Amino acid sequence: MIFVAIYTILGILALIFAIALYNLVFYPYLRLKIMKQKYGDKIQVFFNIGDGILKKYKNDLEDKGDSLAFIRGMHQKNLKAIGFNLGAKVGLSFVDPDLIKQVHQNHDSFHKIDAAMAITFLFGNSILYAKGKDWQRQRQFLGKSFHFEEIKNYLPLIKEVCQNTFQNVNKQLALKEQTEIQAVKICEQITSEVVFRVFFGSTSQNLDIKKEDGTRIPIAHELVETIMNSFQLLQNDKIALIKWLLFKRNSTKFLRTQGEESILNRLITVKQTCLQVVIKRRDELFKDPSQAKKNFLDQYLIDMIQNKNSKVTYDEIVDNFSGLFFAGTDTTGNMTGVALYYLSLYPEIQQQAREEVIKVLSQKQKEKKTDQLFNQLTFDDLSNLDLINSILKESLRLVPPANEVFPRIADHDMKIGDFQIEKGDLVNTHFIYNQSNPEYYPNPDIFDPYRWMNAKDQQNTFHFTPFSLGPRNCIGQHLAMIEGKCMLASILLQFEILPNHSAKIVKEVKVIYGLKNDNIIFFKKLKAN
Ligand code: HEM
Repeated sequence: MIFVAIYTILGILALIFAIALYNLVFYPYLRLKIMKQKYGDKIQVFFNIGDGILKKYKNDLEDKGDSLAFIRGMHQKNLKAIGFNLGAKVGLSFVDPDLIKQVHQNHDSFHKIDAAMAITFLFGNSILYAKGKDWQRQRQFLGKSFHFEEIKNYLPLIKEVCQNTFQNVNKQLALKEQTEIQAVKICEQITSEVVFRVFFGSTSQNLDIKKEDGTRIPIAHELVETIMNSFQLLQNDKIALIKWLLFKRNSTKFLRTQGEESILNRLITVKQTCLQVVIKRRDELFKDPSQAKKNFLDQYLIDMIQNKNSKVTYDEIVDNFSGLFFAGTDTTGNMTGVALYYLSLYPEIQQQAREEVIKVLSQKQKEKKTDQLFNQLTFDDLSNLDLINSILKESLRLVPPANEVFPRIADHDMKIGDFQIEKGDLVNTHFIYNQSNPEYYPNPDIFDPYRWMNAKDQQNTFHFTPFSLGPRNCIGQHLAMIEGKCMLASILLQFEILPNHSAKIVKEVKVIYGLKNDNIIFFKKLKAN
């Protein structure tokens, strides 16, 4: 009897082992091998048990200081796609511009993968994860607030946030000649406050939450921390990782580990705190809708109150706040932080950019002092900052914060070009491949903003896609560029940007792609003119 039990248990274990072996090793290995045989030099494949292509990222980060070094060095005449695995899933990441276009035109044939707990918990009802008619409705609604004409109204707010943030740097510079700056962090302080105020109409300092240890922190900080901690949990808590691999967004619904429990509680607190603000404002606007202002929250609530067919829900409002905060803060902060890093390395370009800002702004009032010019910056001035615009574009080309789109899962079998995709396969598109292709960008590793000014109409829009493309391209791209230009203009008018030669430059894919070490520059007060 006892032998029967032992053999049964061994049999079950062997079966589980065989299924795991098939799914994690044989299936992805064979699919990728067949792909290589079928598509030849049109594809490069990367197989690794478990981590899959992420292992390549890790190796390149350790060996070359850049998670994506292998993609920068991969260019071959016929290459159209990268085949890879991620655990048991097999995927195709397209690099050919025409195939990239096809994927984005067929956006409704895919759904986005469930990422770490915080992502799906916080953004599940937002535009980022919406599909089909729900996405169309949300895009149309948010599209009104992101329209160029609407965004113009946020310029005074962006300028004010820039000035307040750099006031602290000026205080430090009153005591010493130069000060070390965390380039990305200082820009993120600005971009996070801007998204917060654009959405809620009030400063993030007014909205804080109580942590487990009794301290209070601004909700914006807690949002960023929980997202980071949620990714770290998957690296450090093996049980949470296995549950997530098997059950994705349902994995936290049962047998929670301590780490999962703690992050989940924090996420619930963040959402509840936002919801309380939304409900309070709804009550105010319900009494007097004429009080509505031009921020996103009021636009949502007015639709709920005045449009009897409104489909807006409270979950949608709260999740879109977190979604826009996530999509708009680190990305724009990194773009501008990277631009500051390159400006520190190229003092001549820095000086030309400064002269451009001074020229454009002093056309109106010649006698103003340089450090006061920023107050006069208008929306029309921004479109005359040609070199500043090119500096931001060149930074996005070299270090695109979104180096690829969020991976999608195919909803049905389909063909993209010659490539057969099966239902359930992963699909995404890699931007950095084309943006570092010497065929389109001679000397691709060199920071050369003038390439954008000299070759106005030569750029194929599918070779430069930091904001993605097609119907699901970045809805916040104009806001991002306005913020970037304002930050650079403000900095160039006040400070000299110097390189920190002792800082190690490492480019890492974390939640986004960017500079790992941030203490990369110094600011020195510009001599008053
Ligand atoms: C330099 C800054 C930025 C970059 C590089 C960037 C890049 C991108 C990319 C590549 C996508 C497509 C993602 C995908 O399909 O998987 C995207 C989508 C999106 N971005 Fe941005 N973004 C930036 C700034 C912003 C800002 C400031 C906001 C808003 C405050 C924003 C809001 C969004 C939203 C809501 C989507 C989803 C659109 C949809 O699915 O219809 N982004 N962004």
